[in-house]
Amino acid sequence: MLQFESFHLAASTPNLDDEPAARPHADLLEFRMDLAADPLSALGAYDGELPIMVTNRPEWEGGEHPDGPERRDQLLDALSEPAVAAVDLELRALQAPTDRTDLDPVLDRAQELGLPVVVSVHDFERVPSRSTLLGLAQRGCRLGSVAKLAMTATDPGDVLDLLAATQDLTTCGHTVATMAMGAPGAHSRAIAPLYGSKIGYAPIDPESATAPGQFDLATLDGLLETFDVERPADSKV
Ligand SMILES: O=C1C[C@@](O)(C(=O)O)C[C@@H](O)[C@@H]1O
Repeated sequence: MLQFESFHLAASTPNLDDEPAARPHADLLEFRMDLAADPLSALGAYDGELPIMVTNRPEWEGGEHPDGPERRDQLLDALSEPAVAAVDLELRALQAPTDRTDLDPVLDRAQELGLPVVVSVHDFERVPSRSTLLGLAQRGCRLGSVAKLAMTATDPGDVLDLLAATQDLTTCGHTVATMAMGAPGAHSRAIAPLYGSKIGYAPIDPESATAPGQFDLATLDGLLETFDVERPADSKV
């Protein structure tokens, strides 16, 4: 079972055939179902070794899936696949207003199955204040196992509040994943784990980035090693 006690590097991809290329560097795959042509067939045919976290990002949170019950039902079906070991759900899709498809049934099913739920929040314009970050992450942690804050830095200084919030939340016992999107925040992807962030994301091929400012997988893996970030494989030895 995936437990995010140490940092995990996710290879973010819409193509599960990428698994052999990801395996030397990644601890799991983030399968971006919203970017895949036939995600449920791909999951059914998967025979890779890395565990899969499923994400079916809606258009209103920077993804490509239109909102609606199909997005929820695809996630519910995905949870039945044996390789699926975690799911990412947007905070704004939980306890959602009536004009948005509510993903509470997916949260409930994941919890019945004992699967970790990453509750994510994205801001494509800014890094909000430290108190806002703390509030968002605390709500995420109340609902799921990991609160993810993917915020946008327009200046390297923006990263400071994100790192401070990461450290405060971790010290209080919360499990968080944090990263600053955009080129000015790219360094956060390598150093946020030093402040407690438990998940990072990288595309195998830099051409297929799933967010602005991502390093490719091999590069981020190398940086994490340089900074001696503890990874799940280290604890298996
Ligand atoms: O939410 C996240 C984080 C992310 O946006 C990033 O900035 O690395 C990449 C996405 O694929 C993932 O679902």
